[in-house]
Amino acid sequence: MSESFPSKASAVIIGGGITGASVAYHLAKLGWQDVVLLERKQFACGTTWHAAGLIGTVRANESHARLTEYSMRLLHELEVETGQSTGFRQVGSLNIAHSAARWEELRRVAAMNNAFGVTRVDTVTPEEVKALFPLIDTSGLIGGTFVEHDGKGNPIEITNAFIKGARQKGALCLEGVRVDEVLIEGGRVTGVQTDQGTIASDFVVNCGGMWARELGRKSGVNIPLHACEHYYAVTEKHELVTPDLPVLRDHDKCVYIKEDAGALLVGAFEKRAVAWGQQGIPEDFSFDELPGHMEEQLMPVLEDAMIRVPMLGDVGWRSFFCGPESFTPDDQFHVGESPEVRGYFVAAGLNSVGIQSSGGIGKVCAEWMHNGHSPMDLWGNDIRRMYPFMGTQAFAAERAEESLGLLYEKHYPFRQFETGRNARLSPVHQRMLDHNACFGQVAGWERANWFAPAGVEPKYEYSFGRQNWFDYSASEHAAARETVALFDQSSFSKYLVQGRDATNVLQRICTAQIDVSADKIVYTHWLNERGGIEADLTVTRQSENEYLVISGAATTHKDLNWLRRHIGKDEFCTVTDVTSQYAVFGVMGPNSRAMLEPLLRMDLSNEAFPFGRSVEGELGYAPIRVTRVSFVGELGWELCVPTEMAIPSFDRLWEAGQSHGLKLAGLHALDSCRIEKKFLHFGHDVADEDTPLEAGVGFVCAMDKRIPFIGQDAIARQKDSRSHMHKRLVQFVLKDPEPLFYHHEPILMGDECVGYLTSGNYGHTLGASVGLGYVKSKEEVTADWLAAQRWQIDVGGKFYEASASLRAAYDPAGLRMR
Ligand SMILES: NCCCC(=O)O
Repeated sequence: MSESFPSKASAVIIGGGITGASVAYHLAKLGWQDVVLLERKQFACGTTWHAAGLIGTVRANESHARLTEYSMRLLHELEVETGQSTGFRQVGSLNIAHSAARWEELRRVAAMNNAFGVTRVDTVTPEEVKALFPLIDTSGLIGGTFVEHDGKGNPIEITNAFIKGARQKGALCLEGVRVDEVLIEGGRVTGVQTDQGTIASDFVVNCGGMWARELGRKSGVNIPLHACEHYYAVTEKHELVTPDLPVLRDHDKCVYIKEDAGALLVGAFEKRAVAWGQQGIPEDFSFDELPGHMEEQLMPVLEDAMIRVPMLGDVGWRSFFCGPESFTPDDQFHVGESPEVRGYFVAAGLNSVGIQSSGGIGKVCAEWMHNGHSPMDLWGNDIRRMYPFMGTQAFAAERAEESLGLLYEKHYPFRQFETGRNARLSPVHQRMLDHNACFGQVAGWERANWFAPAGVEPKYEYSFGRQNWFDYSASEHAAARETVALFDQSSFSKYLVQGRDATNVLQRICTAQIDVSADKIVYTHWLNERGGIEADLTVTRQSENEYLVISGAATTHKDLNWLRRHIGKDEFCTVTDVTSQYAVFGVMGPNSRAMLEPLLRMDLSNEAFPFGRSVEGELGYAPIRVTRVSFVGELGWELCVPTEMAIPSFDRLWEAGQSHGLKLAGLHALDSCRIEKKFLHFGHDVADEDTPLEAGVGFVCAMDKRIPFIGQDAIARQKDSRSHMHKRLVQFVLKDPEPLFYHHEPILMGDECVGYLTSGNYGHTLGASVGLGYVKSKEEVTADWLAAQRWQIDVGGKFYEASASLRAAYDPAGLRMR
């Protein structure tokens, strides 16, 4: 492509930081002609230029581990390919622990990453820490972890290498071009308007870094992120500082230390950061520093660092730096096509790990554009996981201040955000408060996770062991199993699908047969063409041309997007998000029938009201929908109640339940019950790289429908080849009642690691930790084969015996629900 200003492009990438440069490079590498990268000032001038350049491969999930490992490998390849140095040095990285909780976390993270099989994490003694990082004072240290192949690179040089590589492959990378507007017609990108002219294009990638949210907003695209002040200081050069010093992270003291041109660079992730750019990011910001709040934010971290690395107290300081970096509401970067505008992709919000993520995010964004889908399970980063309220200035800024600190905080199980709370409240929130609920947050919804007894403060006390609410939640679980429990499930996403062609549309999208009589709920999956699971939900036929679809709280925009994009141009079918129109109460347990029958004035016997039946009913004055279904594996009904009638309906239920042993139960109890039943959790146990056959729910696939479902060919092929028999979702139950599963614990068959848990919780009825995880094997994974092996689960480096089963350990035949 010539260097004159282009009139059209296959894709326009907005933002010439390291992320944009990587996207351009990867698109060009995929053979895209006429890729255009536009940078408003100079490449790398926003955030990239002042990044510390740490390259660490230890990650919280396998996809991220694979991507970071790719990024690192690419740094070597880029140098060879472009002749441009990346400054990459493989010096290793060291994390240290001086508290029992951090030590437990480091060991769990090491075990998890070793199970991913991407990087090797070794635990080391304080003496080994000293040998690796001689400048450290090891007093009070319990131990650490060391990753030999981690390192550091030069952010500007890496950006230049991407640009050079992209140009060599034909991309046009321009500096000094400002994008004023993304052009949209009929819900699709058609190009960009710049200060130098218009470029027509079907694809735009917003890699605008800290500008991305404001740029997105101009096109109605929601990209929640906000800039925060990030600090580091650099010492004078010192003879004891050698270039091969590993990167040191002391998370409890909020600090990282790396060698930087013969000096030490000391960076801070203080617990509560300061948001910056609240009035908007200045347009002319370029290679600028911020005045910051050095005394309050940086100095306390430096003082602690001087205790751990005493030479920092003696050496001179060359600079104290503050610069802006963008943080997202959940500390996860954003990637993927926006749900609002077709062809509008996002790759932004790198949460201070942009250099180590750059290769990976560029690759997945480019492949997503090229193939029309993500190349791996990236639901945790998919821009569709965001909600409009998260993009408000107030929320984005408040949450970013917490996100920065959370990077180095202990990642305790069940940890809840402290900021951005009370964004979305259940219609019966006040009743939950009155009953002493302790809330957690999903998709902004405040949800009762557990209930404290009267006189006990409903507040988490975090640890990696049994937390303060363990026994309370156990008794809620027991109520669901033995008497009756009420769960507020109002946060679940609900969509009304209506119209003459609604049945045909849903038949095509749903694996299950949904052309059923208008009194039935159907459990189904939505699959992609590859047979991977895009959604796990229920569909209730309400009338000939009307269906109520219910899925989890976190997936509203993903599901809506999937539904709407699969309605043909000529099909008459509308989709409405009715989440806020209904409260949902799950009344679950053996006493539910006796409790509800008089209240609903309905015959709820098995004959009159079998499992899967769903009809209209009445609860007091409220017209409601009554559905026999259960996510806890017990006799039970879900009641869908108009929002404005939720409180009186709840009060009637509560009163009626008193003589039946009714207890309010929270989401932690729900999860404990569902995992005992081996029910799936979308995003953890199943996602777009897993098929229903592998997950053990092949029954959701109706292969003989008049209208085949999306992914049916892939499922038919998998059935024929029996390849799913080599990857199966297995339930593990520990024999020792003490250790606790959370997620990602390695699965050992004999001495060999064959997978890891996708979800885990304590099964209070089974009396032990229960986990689900995929076992991949050369042999067919059958019940007999499982029974013939020795299974252990690695919990923080200790191995515990477990039973393994394809069927649920609790009520395998499902008799209690039916
Ligand atoms: N930008 C600093 C990276 C922090 C870390 O990797 O720990």
